[in-house]
Amino acid sequence: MSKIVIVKLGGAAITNKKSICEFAPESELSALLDQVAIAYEILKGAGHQLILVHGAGSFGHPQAVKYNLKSGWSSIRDRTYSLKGYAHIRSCLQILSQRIVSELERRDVPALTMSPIDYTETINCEETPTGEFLAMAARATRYLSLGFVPVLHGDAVLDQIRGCTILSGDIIMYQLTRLLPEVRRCVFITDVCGIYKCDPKVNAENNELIQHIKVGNIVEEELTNQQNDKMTVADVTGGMQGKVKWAKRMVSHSQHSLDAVICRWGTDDALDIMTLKAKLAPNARMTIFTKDSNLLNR
Ligand SMILES: Nc1ncnc2c1ncn2[C@@H]1O[C@H](COP(=O)(O)OP(=O)(O)OP(=O)(O)O)[C@@H](O)[C@H]1O
Ligand SMILES: C=C(C)CCOP(=O)(O)O
Repeated sequence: MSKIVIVKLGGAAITNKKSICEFAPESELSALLDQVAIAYEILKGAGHQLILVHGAGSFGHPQAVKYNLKSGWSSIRDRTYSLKGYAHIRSCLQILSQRIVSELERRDVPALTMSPIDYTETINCEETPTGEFLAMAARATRYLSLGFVPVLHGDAVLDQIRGCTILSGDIIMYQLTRLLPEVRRCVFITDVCGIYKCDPKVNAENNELIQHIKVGNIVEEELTNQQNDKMTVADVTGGMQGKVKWAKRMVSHSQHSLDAVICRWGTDDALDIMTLKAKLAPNARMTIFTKDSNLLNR
């Protein structure tokens, strides 16, 4: 049976989140996209399909903070600043998205951009009912049926309550899992191997990678306290804490056997996980979310 894998290319992997509108170093971006191209070929060869979502990184988060775009403009009398900011962030996001799809196209991946702003108008950001994402899911399905790889991204979208808001790629992944039953794995590629007891960039010692999160345990709350004090870069969508929340939701709400994995760009483990490899290396380094105690096939 054909399965769909959704891979999110995190903003921390494709951009320099400490800067503004700066891509990750050429060699790193290249290594990541080479791997995505290989994953696409392997999945296609096995009769499976790939959807890509990318984060905004330094092409979205600092701009959203500067122009206060997550809470929108509904309560603001003079919208001039918000409109300027909204137009600016959309233009930055298009630069990022264009670079990603053109790099993929150069690697023979038939990638087609789908900007969420064109398919949905949210209703109070993350509270938006799943039905509002039907047009987006239908278009992604159509592209898949023709053999394309849809490339969505975290976006600045219009919102019926706030005027506009910021919709994370993590939420887009979640909504696609609700609407496309063939999705069996969601992979978050970022710049760390997974979830640690605390941010590995802040505390490298006495830190531990959490290899398995059985959905329903309390790791999310433990992480919340640790991260909020120490956010080192602009992130309006909750950073790693947000990712944990949406990964847990997609796994626990799924009617099928869906798992979610957070792993680091460029590693062999990332390629194995993106390609649904049946047996992972015993020393694989990643965080896996599953509904039961079974830690994939290790
Ligand atoms: N407990 C933690 N474990 C692992 N990483 C953490 C933790 N707390 C904070 N982080 C930070 O989270 C970052 C990854 O989250 P981030 O939201 O930036 O991911 P992303 O998906 O790549 O980015 P974006 O949201 O822009 O798409 C890492 O760079 C790491 O420094
Ligand atoms: C900041 C913007 C515009 C989108 C955020 O998406 P994310 O980086 O996937 O969380």
